[in-house]
Amino acid sequence: MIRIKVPATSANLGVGFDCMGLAVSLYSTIDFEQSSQKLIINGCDEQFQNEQNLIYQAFVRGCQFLNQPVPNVKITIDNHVPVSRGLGSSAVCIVGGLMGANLWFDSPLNKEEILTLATEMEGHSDNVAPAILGNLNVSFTDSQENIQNVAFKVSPDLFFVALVPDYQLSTKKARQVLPKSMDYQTVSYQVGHAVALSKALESGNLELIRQAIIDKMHEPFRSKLIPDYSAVKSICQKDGGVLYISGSGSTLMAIASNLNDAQKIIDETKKSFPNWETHLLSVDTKGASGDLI
Ligand SMILES: Nc1ncnc2c1ncn2[C@@H]1O[C@H](COP(=O)(O)OP(=O)(O)OP(=O)(O)O)[C@@H](O)[C@H]1O
Ligand SMILES: N[C@@H](CCO)C(=O)O
Repeated sequence: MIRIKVPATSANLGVGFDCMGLAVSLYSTIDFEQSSQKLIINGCDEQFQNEQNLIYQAFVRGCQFLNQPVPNVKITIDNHVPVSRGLGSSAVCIVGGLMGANLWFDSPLNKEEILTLATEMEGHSDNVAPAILGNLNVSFTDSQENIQNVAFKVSPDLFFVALVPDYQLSTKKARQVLPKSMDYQTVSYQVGHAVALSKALESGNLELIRQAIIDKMHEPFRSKLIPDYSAVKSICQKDGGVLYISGSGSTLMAIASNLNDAQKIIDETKKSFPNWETHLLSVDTKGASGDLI
């Protein structure tokens, strides 16, 4: 049996819209094994137990890319990444399916090739790059249509807290509210902030993160889709943390510079929103892995 383990990812980090993403220590595993039937899927909502399942679609894409017949397969998902909450559940599916197909046929593809295929499927690389490679990643498509990726190590002095609402927000819906263009002044603002943010995350300078993470490209529009955004931001700021919308939401990610503040943010959020999931996370430094078991 093949087992693929993929980390959750937090894309954008405020000012890095569609190009910056962080792998975090929350994982789903996906098992692939021979089956007598064309397709069996366990471990996900009934609505996803069919050939449209994103893991299976990525598995098929991987087989096709390798010019191999699609085998009969049983897929068993042990999912810990909440769906449509801004923690890269679709990237988990895509990376999991592609890596499953790769390992099924003895791993002819390296991680860079898997990243190219995964980006084609996801449409942007900010979740799939850290899901595959771990750490903080900044990536773009170059003039040859190749993905250029730069990895940054994030300071171990930072604590990440995922505050996961009890409501979904699909990426599709969250992209629909974005404006179609930006003026030069705003672009310049974003570029400066994004470059400064990557350095601040690397050095662990929370006060620089606090300034650099303030986004003008998507958060002002998407915060209106998350009814509790302002309340959670107040909690986080009171407890010394910094808050951003993880991916396209609805998860709000807090960054704290010590465990005490991180724990206070969790406790206060739980008090106001008892039905929310909260996760104290560290940075995943390895990315997705595959094993034959
Ligand atoms: N365990 C799963 N099984 C099957 N399909 C899944 C699973 N998890 C996610 N998906 C697919 O991914 C879609 C969610 O993707 P979407 O981009 O909206 O959210 P996300 O990836 O969780 O968030 P973000 O991209 O903002 O980090 C679901 O509608 C479904 O098609
Ligand atoms: N960069 C993407 C992440 C979600 O897939 C967005 O914000 O729409």
